[in-house]
Amino acid sequence: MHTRIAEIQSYLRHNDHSLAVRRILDASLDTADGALLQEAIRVSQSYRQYKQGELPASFFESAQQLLNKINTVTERFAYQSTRLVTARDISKTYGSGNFSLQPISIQINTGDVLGVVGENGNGKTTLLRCMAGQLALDGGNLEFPLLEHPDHYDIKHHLAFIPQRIPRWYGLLKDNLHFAAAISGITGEENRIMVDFMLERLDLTPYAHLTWTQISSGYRTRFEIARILLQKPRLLILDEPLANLDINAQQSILTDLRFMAKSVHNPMGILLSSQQLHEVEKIADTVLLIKNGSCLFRTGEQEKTAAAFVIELETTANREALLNILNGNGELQFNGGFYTITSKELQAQQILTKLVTGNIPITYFRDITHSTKRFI
Ligand SMILES: Nc1ncnc2c1ncn2[C@@H]1O[C@H](COP(=O)(O)OP(=O)(O)OP(=O)(O)O)[C@@H](O)[C@H]1O
Repeated sequence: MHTRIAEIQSYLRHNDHSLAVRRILDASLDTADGALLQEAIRVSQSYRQYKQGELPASFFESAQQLLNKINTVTERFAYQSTRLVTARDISKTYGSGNFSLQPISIQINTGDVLGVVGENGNGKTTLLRCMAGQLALDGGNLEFPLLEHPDHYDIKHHLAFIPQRIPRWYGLLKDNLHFAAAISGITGEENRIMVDFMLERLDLTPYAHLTWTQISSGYRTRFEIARILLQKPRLLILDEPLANLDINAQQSILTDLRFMAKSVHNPMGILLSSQQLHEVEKIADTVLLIKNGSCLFRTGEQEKTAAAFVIELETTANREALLNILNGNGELQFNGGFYTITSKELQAQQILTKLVTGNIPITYFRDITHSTKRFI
């Protein structure tokens, strides 16, 4: 059994049904077999139908049958990561002179997810718009090694930018997807199947016959992702895609984006900005922290590895109790919400053990030693 299929079977066994169905859709798309894709769409539709109640045995049978079929063509799952874009020391100062993006270098390959995090007004959108070719650079350059003649048209054709505010569309959601697919050359039966696939994949089927004004901003973001994916971009840039989503949707969209980046059907690079450090760090291959227009920290950077172990802690215990536990082996800071413990001697696991054995109630504990959170 191919590892990807075994993984989906494990999701099904452990009742991670939503994730299993999403991954079944992805796997069937990667087989490039229209019949398998339609079967996957039916499995997803039947899952949605029973979402509120108990899933019947027939759902698991059809899912398993489909997985067996997909498993016979798993050689189609192979793909090679290629270099997509290299930005060398790109910089930008706005005409008003009130903000400068300092020279930043970035490389994105197919399959990569690169997250840009930072507080409001620090230059995330400016960096993304420079990468998207929407702002003229003041310094540095962009290279697109995959494109033979990287002129403006070619770059625009292979690159998609989803802004923070989704532009309004007219008519029904579904019709707009049919149209987007058609202008990308997907016609006839394939157009119908691909739109049904996107509706299921992004959980949009119940909203298919609604208009812009009838759906929430979170579902508008999902629509925009579906519309853009039908165009098969090589590089997908999303500015604050999590801004309009609830906490569950944030995590599932991020997980989906990570899977989609590595899809065989359309492997792509993804660059996204967000203020949700933890969520982005969970799924991104690399995270850049932007502060005052400069890249302050990039995950994985050796030279900026923490000189001490750092953890965040939320507890009802008081400062004295915590200092007692640390016994001089760490510093304690309180920001009004949670404590930060910095220790040269104790690793996160050791601090946790001491807290537990000391009967300290813990409502939140996070090791941020290698996180961008250390710098905020
Ligand atoms: N077109 C523009 N002309 C002049 N200044 C601008 C322009 N666009 C943005 N700025 C300024 O550049 C700075 C960085 O803005 P940017 O939108 O890149 O930050 P951000 O990190 O994306 O913020 P947010 O999280 O609030 O979207 C801000 O001070 C902003 O006011």
